[in-house]
Amino acid sequence: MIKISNLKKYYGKNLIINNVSCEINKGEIFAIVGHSGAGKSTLLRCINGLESYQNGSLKVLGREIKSLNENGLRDLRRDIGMIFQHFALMSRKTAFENIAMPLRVWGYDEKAIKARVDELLELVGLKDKARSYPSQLSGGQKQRVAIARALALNPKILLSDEATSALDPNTTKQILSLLKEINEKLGITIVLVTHEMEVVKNIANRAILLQSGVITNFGSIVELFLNPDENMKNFLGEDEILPDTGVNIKIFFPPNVAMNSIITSMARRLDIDFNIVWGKLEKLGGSVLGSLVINVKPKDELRVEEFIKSQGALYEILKEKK
Ligand SMILES: Nc1ncnc2c1ncn2[C@@H]1O[C@H](COP(=O)(O)OP(=O)(O)OP(=O)(O)O)[C@@H](O)[C@H]1O
Repeated sequence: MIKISNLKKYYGKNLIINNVSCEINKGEIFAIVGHSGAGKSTLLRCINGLESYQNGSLKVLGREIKSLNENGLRDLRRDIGMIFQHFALMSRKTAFENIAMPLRVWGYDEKAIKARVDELLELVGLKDKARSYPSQLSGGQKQRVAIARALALNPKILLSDEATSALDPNTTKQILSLLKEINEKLGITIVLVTHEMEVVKNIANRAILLQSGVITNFGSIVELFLNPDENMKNFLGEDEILPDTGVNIKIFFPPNVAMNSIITSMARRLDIDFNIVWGKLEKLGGSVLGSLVINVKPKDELRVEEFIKSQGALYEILKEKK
């Protein structure tokens, strides 16, 4: 659906996107994460042709963005809807008229416009707000109008640039479940830029971590979060406080492995004492996964490792950061 190979983008002399390659598949929710200034929005704007690039290739629906002329870009953008952090609605137009805008630009007749906008208002749960102006809507409702507008022309791809960053946690959840519903119901591929980890964990299937324009991490959400490498840990700001005696073992529990039964049967079967340092449950891409750090005596380390392996769980020996 989107194929990016060795992409380089400069602003003046500054290299903003540095040799980025990745492929985004049809129907997936793909996240681009990273700190402010990492180049996330720039990459997103390259995908819909709002920005050009100097080297490499960026193909969307089989079309090389750089080689498209005005008409080519116009056609491409029909297939790509976009939503933004601050909604970008027209303040003098009602919700209905905001959603109708792309349809008017493409010359649909009044009857078709009315039918499509009504359908979209229903989809985003705003049937009763058709005549409201943006100033009369809450942040979540404004984003719903923006989502409906982005979907007006039945795009194949929806780009989301920090669409929930201006919303409170509850509203964020509602907008995320709407995006998930749209992805599942309509089969639209969603590419979202965010710095909010909850967003990624909740709805994305795969993600890249961008740091200074370079992809440092790439993979499924479970791979990235369950067993994070140093880059990912730094990004997540996870500083683990660990006991400085004994051996600290972090155990990862994939969805099909029950955390409680492993821990209790380990204590029983190996007849050892150990301490639980910390543990957490995470909802990743719809599954609940757990990680637990235990502290064992050095003499028990090998037996514990053998036991964890035999149970089909993954583990890592943690070292205290100096
Ligand atoms: N039009 C522009 N001209 C020159 N430099 C730019 C332009 N737009 C962005 N940049 C620079 O490119 C870098 C990446 O910006 P970008 O907005 O893509 O980052 P980001 O990861 O999306 O961060 P944020 O979440 O803060 O928007 C930044 O250093 C920024 O200053």
